[in-house]
Amino acid sequence: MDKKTRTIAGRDITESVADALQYISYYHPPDYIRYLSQAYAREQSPSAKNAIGQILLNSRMAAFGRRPICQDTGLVVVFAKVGMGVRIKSTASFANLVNEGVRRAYLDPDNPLRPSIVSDPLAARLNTRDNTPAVVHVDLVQGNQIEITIAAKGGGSENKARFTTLNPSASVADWVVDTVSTLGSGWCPPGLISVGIGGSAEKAMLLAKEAMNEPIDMSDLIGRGPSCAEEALRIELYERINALGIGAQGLGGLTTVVDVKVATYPTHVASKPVALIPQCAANRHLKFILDDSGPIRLEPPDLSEWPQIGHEDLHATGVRRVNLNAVTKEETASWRCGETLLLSGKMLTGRDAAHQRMVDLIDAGKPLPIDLRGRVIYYVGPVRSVRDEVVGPAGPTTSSRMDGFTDKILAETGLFAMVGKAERGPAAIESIVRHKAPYLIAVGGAAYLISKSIKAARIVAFEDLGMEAIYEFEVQDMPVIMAVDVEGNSIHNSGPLDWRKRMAADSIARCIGV
Ligand SMILES: O=C(O)C[C@H](O)C(=O)O
Repeated sequence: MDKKTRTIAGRDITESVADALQYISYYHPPDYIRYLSQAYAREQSPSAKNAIGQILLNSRMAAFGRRPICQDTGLVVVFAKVGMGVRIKSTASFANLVNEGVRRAYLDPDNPLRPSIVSDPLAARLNTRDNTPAVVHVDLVQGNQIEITIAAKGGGSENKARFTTLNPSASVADWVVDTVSTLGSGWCPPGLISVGIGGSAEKAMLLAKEAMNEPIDMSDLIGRGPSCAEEALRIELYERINALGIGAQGLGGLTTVVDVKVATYPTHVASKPVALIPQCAANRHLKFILDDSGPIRLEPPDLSEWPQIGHEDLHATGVRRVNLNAVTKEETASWRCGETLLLSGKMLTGRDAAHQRMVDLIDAGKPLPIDLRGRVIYYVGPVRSVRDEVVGPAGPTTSSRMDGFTDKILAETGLFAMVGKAERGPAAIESIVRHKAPYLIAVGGAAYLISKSIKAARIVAFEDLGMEAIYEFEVQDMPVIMAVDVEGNSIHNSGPLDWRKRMAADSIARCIGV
């Protein structure tokens, strides 16, 4: 091994971080695309197949357009293994070298990414506007190079991270499967579940977070068979989680995870800490090595690996076209759970901060700056537009965060319908029934594709909220699926249940040779 001390310029770290973040914003890792394409070919649930198809088409469009896969361009997480034979030439701290790279990547004029970080999580929650700071973990290791794993982790999947300390004799597999069954689909499956076991509370979390960036290799593992307890657990979890029938976007289907990662570390005799972190369909990460030869040079992936799915493959039959400019309460009440709709016309947008403000205004007896009567609202925070774009990537955000505001908004404003991502909670479903205002979903992970159905966009309220401002979009054939109809039927309840039963029946049929 080459033992000489190496000097690595701080600017090479910054430049490499910036380049890597730009790269992963529009190129999915090829291994994920390979596994997702197999899932697409295998999927039998029409809605889940459609959702996977949208994610794959979106990925291809993002790669060619060099624009973000998802409007949530993530929280930057870095795992750096710094060789003890490395001297970093800089007066800045390692974290600040990384943060400067983050700043450059997110403010890149050719492909601006969405700044999603707020400086004070507790009170003001002001956007830092350049997506800094990153979360940086540094390990000092043997050697004379720096290995950096960088990820841009979406908020929806991060929100579903869970932790427990089990009794030493308790089953990790049972806890993980039970927990995944309660997560809903705000984490945007199909993705990965990563599990860290052992160490201390924070170590288990770090194990899970780091392991999710390892290459996807589940079919190889199943093919060669497990060689240790961790590998056996990976296979068990992969099979049991997919048997839950959650499916793409929680619509019910065969593939919920394309892989499961497990990492372990020695722990206290009395403890079994277990961390679970999901990785969403915007599975963005990259590992690179710096020596003293300058910043990284990244080659585009071989895009011929991306399947050629077209729009015509996605909405071949059975879609209902809706003119939002003339929609009536009778019409929205006739939409049925599971139907695919193509929306055209004007819709408003609004997510967390806008909902908070609207409800504060209602509570204070003040008028809203926009009239929601008879309108449809889309829960979205888009990426800034560039060049001839009307709007940047604009996929849905997790709707359950709006549940607490829903009843008041529906009762006080006369809103007709909502579009978002993933399931609604029981109280929101009750409000939907009471106010006869259905809920639709767009596909999380299809943000660039969705943005192409937006033909005009203008801010109509709360401009100071940046990407959380209220826009009016003019859409044409925006694809959505009816998720909760006015009778309270929810596809996120019925879909997974139905597919869980079908899969169980199928495996029983296989066992008895039918
Ligand atoms: O912030 C967003 O745009 C989406 C978020 O990642 C979510 O999945 O809810």
